[in-house]
Amino acid sequence: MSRVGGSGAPPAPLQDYEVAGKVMLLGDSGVGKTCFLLQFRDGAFLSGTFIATVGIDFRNKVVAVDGVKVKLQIWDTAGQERFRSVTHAYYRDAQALLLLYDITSKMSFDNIRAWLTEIHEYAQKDVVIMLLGNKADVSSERAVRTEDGASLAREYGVPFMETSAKTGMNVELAFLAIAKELKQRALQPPDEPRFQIHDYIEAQQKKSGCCAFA
Ligand SMILES: Nc1nc2c(ncn2[C@@H]2O[C@H](COP(=O)(O)OP(=O)(O)OP(=O)(O)O)[C@@H](O)[C@H]2O)c(=O)[nH]1
Repeated sequence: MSRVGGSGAPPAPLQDYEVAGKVMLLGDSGVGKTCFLLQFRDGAFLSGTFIATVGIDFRNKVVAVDGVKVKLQIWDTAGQERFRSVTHAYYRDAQALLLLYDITSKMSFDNIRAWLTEIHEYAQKDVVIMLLGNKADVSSERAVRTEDGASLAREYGVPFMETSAKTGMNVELAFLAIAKELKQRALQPPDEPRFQIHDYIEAQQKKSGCCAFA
């Protein structure tokens, strides 16, 4: 995460943001990472043929958080095992990790513990992690109970939400919560109360009439 400019620094006309941070999307192949990113960036869902990501790719999006522009550089990683060594190299620079499983795939949920072990091995100690149960729109094929997602998240002390890259459910909220956390880390004076990502997600979900599991 970086703060752009600073007191006395000349304005940077090409950088239309004040805070920047790297966010990585992680999780098994097919859980919906690419769709999640495209839903956030373009508000679109590409249904149909599944084309697995090869290696790693990134997109930028600037979001306004309480009047501050935060640039999220979002890295979409390949979930397939054979690309893992490529993605490990990118963990160290990431300030935030969105870890996805597919609520219709028990295996993708069971693999979350292995993902968290990998994260603890390769990522920065203070990285922000969020657990997301994606494809919540396919409730007829649900294989992972919401309570089980929430309970795993509690065990690891990370915030949790169910999402849908198809309908857009909680997609923006996930990135906005990350942007708020990055903004507070970069700009907030130490004597002010800290932004609490768990509380924020819980409050937003209550507001929208949805489930709060943070
Ligand atoms: N119903 C539904 N389908 C989804 C959702 N998100 C993704 N999909 C579908 O799931 C399949 C895989 O989505 P991707 O976004 O390519 O998965 P990925 O995690 O990026 O996969 P890798 O690139 O191999 O790591 C595609 O057929 C998508 O259309 C969702 O929220 N709901």
